[in-house]
Amino acid sequence: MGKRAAGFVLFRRLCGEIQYLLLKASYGDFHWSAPKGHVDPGEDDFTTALRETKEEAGFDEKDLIIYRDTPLTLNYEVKGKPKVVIYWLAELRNPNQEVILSEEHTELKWLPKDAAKECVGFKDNQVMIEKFHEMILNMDKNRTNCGCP
Ligand SMILES: Nc1ncnc2c1ncn2[C@@H]1O[C@H](COP(=O)(O)OP(=O)(O)OP(=O)(O)OP(=O)(O)OP(=O)(O)OC[C@H]2O[C@@H](n3cnc4c(N)ncnc43)[C@H](O)[C@@H]2O)[C@@H](O)[C@H]1O
Repeated sequence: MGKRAAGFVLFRRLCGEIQYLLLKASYGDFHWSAPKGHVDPGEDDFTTALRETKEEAGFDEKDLIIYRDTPLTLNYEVKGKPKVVIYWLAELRNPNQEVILSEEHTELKWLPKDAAKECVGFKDNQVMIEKFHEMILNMDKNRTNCGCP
């Protein structure tokens, strides 16, 4: 049986810049990733994403604007076994809200898109960040073009 995990690609807008949150693992190869974690038995993916984001970054659902209809999935192998990770896009409502790290991570970074892609390293993760970024830009464009006063 493969592993299943879920989380959020979290972004904030600070000084006109879109920045993505990445956390550095305190174990293994000390890789960087968005907040996410293992789906517990009987738990649905979205509940896992919320729980892990609270555990790993300190954010509650009310702290986030969540784009629930457009999750993206990564599939890769860890130690020879398939792993599926479902990510939702979410914006931090208060860009100055502090991240509270758990023991699972030692560092955090808020990075603009290209630096975030470089930091995660894995091609599929880079493609995901690019797709989410496009979504944000498109939503911003639609908001500007809505004809509202
Ligand atoms: N390896 C470990 N050693 C010791 N304790 C551990 C551990 N992993 C978790 N724990 C501990 O287990 C407990 C439960 O954690 P919990 O968070 O509940 O469960 P988990 O499934 O271990 O959580 P994650 O999915 O976040 O784990 P991960 O960071 O290993 O996964 P990732 O896929 O990023 O990364 C897994 C591997 O895949 C690689 N990888 C990441 N993304 C990709 C990708 N897109 N393509 C290919 N490889 C990738 C990473 O570099 C890494 O090597 C915690 O206390 C935690 O500290």
